[in-house]
Amino acid sequence: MTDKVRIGIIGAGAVSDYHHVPGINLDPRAELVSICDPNSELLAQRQSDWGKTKATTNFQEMADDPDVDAVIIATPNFTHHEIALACINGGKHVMCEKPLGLNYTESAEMYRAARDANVRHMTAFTYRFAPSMRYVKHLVESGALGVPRHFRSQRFLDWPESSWGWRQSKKLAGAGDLFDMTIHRIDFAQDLLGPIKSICGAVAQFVPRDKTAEGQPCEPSEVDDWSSLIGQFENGAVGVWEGSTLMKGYHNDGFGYEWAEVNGSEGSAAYQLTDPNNILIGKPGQTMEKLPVPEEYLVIEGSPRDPHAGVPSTVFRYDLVYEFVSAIVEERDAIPGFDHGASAQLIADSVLESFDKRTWIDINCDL
Ligand SMILES: NC(=O)C1=CN([C@@H]2O[C@H](COP(=O)(O)OP(=O)(O)OC[C@H]3O[C@@H](n4cnc5c(N)ncnc54)[C@H](OP(=O)(O)O)[C@@H]3O)[C@@H](O)[C@H]2O)C=CC1
Ligand SMILES: O=C1CO[C@H](CO)[C@@H](O)[C@@H]1O
Repeated sequence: MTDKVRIGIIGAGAVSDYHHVPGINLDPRAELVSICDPNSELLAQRQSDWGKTKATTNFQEMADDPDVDAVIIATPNFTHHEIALACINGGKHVMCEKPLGLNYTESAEMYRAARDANVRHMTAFTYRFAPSMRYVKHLVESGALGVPRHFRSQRFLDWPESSWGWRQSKKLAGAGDLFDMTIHRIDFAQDLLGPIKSICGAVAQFVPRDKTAEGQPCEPSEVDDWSSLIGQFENGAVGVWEGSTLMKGYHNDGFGYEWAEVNGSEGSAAYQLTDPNNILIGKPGQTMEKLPVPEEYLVIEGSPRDPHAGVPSTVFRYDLVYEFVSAIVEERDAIPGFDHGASAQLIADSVLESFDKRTWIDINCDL
């Protein structure tokens, strides 16, 4: 490795532009050196937007490239497994978007391959990096909320009813809202309260989504528009999760409405995506009070990001790259790793199994 971590991006679409490239640009230890996408026109556009780099339409070329130290996989879900294994085989450190695979079997294989090859691995569970989420975690761990009893997550967006592209194909996406949105919330719930031991889930499809945004007919959706679960954590707490992108009136500049809370024996704490630099705290017998998140929780340790610059609901996402690069430079595990991605995936898979069988499912994560 040279003095900079040389990063390649595979999948030059929306999330690379929104999260990962700004994250790389902010980190003086990192450099974007190569990009990969099947669409040559997009590659040319990105080279003009992101700066001159190598470019390829074949991920294997990047996996084999000795001038790339680490890759970020930001492609449609069905490609994550194959691309990650190729990059791990090529000795690259890998950050991969969520859901890690199309199912737990794929995700567990990705984790074991990365672990055995001794490369750094990270799942891009973005919302762990929100300042108020990080502060809720501190409050739980410090005992300030007492014994945690209850977790609740609600993620509502008001997005169009038109086609969701690859996201509405079972083969390409695995599932709908469940794998796209709720899986993040399964992850941060486990980060806050520890492993989930049993769940009962349900999903629903509200609309056919058989027209593109431009009004052209297309294949109808095969996936859920709403996903939900209730669960029991190993520590005795219980949880309830619900999400959908078709909740009218929850547009809020595209950020929707996100609320997650932990209720303990001594207090409650709530995170909101639309106000991530503040937190709601409740003490027994009192009304929830809004307080600023303390300065030291606004960015992850060492991050050069100015915590007061930019749109708060957006900019914390840049800290993902900082964590990935820190793990590489410091030769330690990145958090969240592929193990966290696989564990969340097992629970998401179990939601579908639970709904199919109309039963509770016990979780046995055998990584
Ligand atoms: N962590 C987070 O908060 C977020 C995570 N995501 C996740 O990121 C991933 C990508 O989502 P998003 O950016 O919205 O999707 P996009 O469709 O906008 O971008 C994906 C890009 O990957 C390209 N691609 C497809 N197959 C390959 C391949 N084999 N090799 C290289 N590139 C390929 C696509 O090309 P083409 O269109 O030609 O197929 C497209 O340009 C998903 O897994 C999604 O769940 C997304 C948003 C936020
Ligand atoms: O959190 C997220 C924001 O929206 C994206 C598009 O649906 C998701 O894929 C992503 O996980």
